[in-house]
Amino acid sequence: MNQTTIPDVQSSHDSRNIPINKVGIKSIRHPIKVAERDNGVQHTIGLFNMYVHLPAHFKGTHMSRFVEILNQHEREISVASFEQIVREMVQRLEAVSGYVEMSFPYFVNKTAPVSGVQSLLDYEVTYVGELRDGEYHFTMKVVVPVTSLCPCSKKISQYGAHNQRSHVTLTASTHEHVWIEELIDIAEDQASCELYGLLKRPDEKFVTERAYENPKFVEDMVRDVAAAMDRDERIHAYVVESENFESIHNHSAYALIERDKRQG
Ligand SMILES: Nc1nc2c(ncn2[C@@H]2O[C@H](COP(=O)(O)OP(=O)(O)OP(=O)(O)O)[C@@H](O)[C@H]2O)c(=O)[nH]1
Repeated sequence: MNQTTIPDVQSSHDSRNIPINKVGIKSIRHPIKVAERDNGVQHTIGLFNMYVHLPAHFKGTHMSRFVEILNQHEREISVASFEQIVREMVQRLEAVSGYVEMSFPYFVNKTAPVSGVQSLLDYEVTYVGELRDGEYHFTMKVVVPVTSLCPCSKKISQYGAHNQRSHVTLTASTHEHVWIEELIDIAEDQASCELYGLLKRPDEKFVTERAYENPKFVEDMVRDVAAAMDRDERIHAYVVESENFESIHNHSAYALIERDKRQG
């Protein structure tokens, strides 16, 4: 059977009269390059979800075209080419709207606070690009692991204070470029203490004391991060979450603040 005689079932008519909000491919890995704030470029692996809207009369979408689009970009994926991918996908799939999600581990070289030793720390980053009614919307999400130390525990205890690792998740809708590192800085600046891949003993003393001097409830964390997001005019909407993996419980403390500045 040659290409012209193979039936194209996907393009046939569907009589159920039900449009599909999102259809496409999920969890496909592809090598990518991400631009770093200091002019470097990082090679990493993106996990993609790519969807388009499918009108009621079509039976199926053209799944192979999603993969073709990824492969045509030769790994050059940046915030700018990400938008291009979303636009290209909508056009090639002849759709009215489209959604691309790309998650990847991103590494930042950190310097320990006293010894100055350097080490990489990984962050989970997600880009979401959506094209709706011809308008492009971009959202970036970064999960920033930090230390949180409980102010109540510090106040009431004769010794020590319970502290734990927390995940601060920042989701920012932006209309101007914001570096991944800038969102990471916002979360780390507000935490009891930031994390490092490698610490020597003088650093360990420093981070222990820094967290003790800077206690935060889960509520303090999301409020302080939200206030910093409010001050950044490039961000027009955001969600801030914090999950503290409590060391005195087998459950987490959690808080979320959501704000769309365009709605006051
Ligand atoms: N729509 C749809 N396609 C599927 C499904 N399962 C597998 N396929 C895909 O069907 C694809 C082939 O169909 P198309 O992408 O339409 O391929 P084509 O018709 O040769 O390519 P075009 O001419 O670009 O449309 C393969 O990539 C399969 O992955 C499904 O549940 N729905």
